[in-house]
Amino acid sequence: MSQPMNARIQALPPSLLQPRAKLSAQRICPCLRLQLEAFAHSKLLKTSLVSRDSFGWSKTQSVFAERSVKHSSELGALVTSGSQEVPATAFVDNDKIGVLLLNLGGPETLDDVQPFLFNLFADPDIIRLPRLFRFLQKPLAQFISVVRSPKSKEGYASIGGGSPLRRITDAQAEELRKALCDKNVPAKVYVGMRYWHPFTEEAIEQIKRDGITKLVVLPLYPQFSISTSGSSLRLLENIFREDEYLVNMQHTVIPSWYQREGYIKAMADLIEKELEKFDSPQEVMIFFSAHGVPLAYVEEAGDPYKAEMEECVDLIMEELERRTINNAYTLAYQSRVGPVEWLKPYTDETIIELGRKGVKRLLAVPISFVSEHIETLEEIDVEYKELALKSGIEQWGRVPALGCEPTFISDLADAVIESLPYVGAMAVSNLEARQSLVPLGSVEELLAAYDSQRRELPPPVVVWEWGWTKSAETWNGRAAMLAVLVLLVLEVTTGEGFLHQWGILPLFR
Ligand SMILES: C=CC1=C(C)c2cc3[nH]c(cc4nc(cc5[nH]c(cc1n2)c(C)c5CCC(=O)O)C(CCC(=O)O)=C4C)c(C)c3C=C
Ligand SMILES: [Fe+2]
Repeated sequence: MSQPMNARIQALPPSLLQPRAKLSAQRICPCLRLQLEAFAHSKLLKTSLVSRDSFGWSKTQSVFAERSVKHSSELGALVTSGSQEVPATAFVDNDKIGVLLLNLGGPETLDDVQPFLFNLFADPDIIRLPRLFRFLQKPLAQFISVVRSPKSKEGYASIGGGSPLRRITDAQAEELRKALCDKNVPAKVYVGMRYWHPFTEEAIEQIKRDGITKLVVLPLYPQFSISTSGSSLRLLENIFREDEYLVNMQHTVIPSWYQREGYIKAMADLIEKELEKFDSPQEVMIFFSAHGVPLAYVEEAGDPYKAEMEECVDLIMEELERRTINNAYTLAYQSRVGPVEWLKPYTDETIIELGRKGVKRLLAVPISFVSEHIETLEEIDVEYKELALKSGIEQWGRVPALGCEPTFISDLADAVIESLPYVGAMAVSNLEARQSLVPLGSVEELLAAYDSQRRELPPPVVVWEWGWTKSAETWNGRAAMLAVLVLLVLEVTTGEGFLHQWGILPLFR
């Protein structure tokens, strides 16, 4: 797959290689009424477009490249977004632009915790059951959510009784709307959560009511994972497929954006600022802590998450080195759930190991999510800090999540603007501007690219283990096992219950 960059560029249609005239954003009128040439022809690009084939993200790009690619024959005009030149070909009359921010969602009150967990575990991208057992998805989700909710409630109670995610995501949406407006791209920005309000379905209803004609879908996860952006996009795909309005609405997706210069710089800014608070900043170990995923996602399903995470850390460190900050650093994975193997090294084990090796100053950098949430406010700030201090770390710091940090929001706005010419077209990326490469494609194409075979994965959460095992949920698990047995006995003796509802038990009569 891997070829020299020049060979790859030469394989592109000549129109994409021509020098382009620059048109400043000011010359694009606010309502985007640019009469530019419409998409002219389709071509099949059979080439690998990126140089880093070893990364899963690159794999996604390569798949895009092999698909039907529409592009303008004459890209005569460009808009400026940040330092990038963006072809403005797709800006046409009377378009109403929408940006849909996809996020996880979180319980707003303690009463929301169990139903929120139910929605999470009912997601087939979180617990992927073998085909034969799919009918058990919801009963299983109900069961796990009930068993887990006391522990989760404790966590949410300790951060004020609910997740701050909705408030922060709404604020990010508003700041993004303003940033787009300042860059002469008026757009409506919507928030669609996967597991809690405002649900993606609610956002889509509003998008329809508002008569949006062009939609940019932007998951708020810098790195792509099957379990996060992938799950949200799969849901979106299902919604689109069943809706006449949406089937005809042009859209594009920005599946991941960890490699964008603005994001990397914003992260480096936060780290630099936090380092200055230490006694001897140059002696601080920079400790990137990413949310984990079960190992099988990466090794069996081809999730690009780990590769993207490692590349993201490298890019941030390169940026810091350019600022003559040459601290030691490491990456570990946190928040594993259940006893299956997750991405390693684990954050808790790494902290203990670093303490043992004599590291005295640690700066934790949450890297997989751009808002404060339970895993920064409780797990990092309380649990890991305590563990670090117990393990011999003397000075502890934590970089805040990006939230509404202006450089970051401005960069997200640039990503949206750069994607606009590709709305409605299967798109290759902005090849000439490697640094701002945004992989783009339709929802269906994207999902086909990363997960076409939809392999079965072992569930990240083992529901129960027979016998008396040691795990955080042991006692809850024992109670639940007992409950299941009681339910089975009741079902058999009374002839009523979910197994009868599903038509399973009468078979054994
Ligand atoms: C990039 C970020 C995330 C990945 C990857 C991810 C995978 C993943 N998560 C679970 C299980 C749970 N996640 C929970 C909360 C939660 N998860 C993320 C992000 C990622 N998850 C966030 C930001 C949050 C917090 C939201 C908030 O309310 O603040 C929870 C609930 C909390 C708890 O009980 O610990 C669970 C459970 C799995 C199984 C998984 C990969 C398969
Ligand atoms: Fe999670």
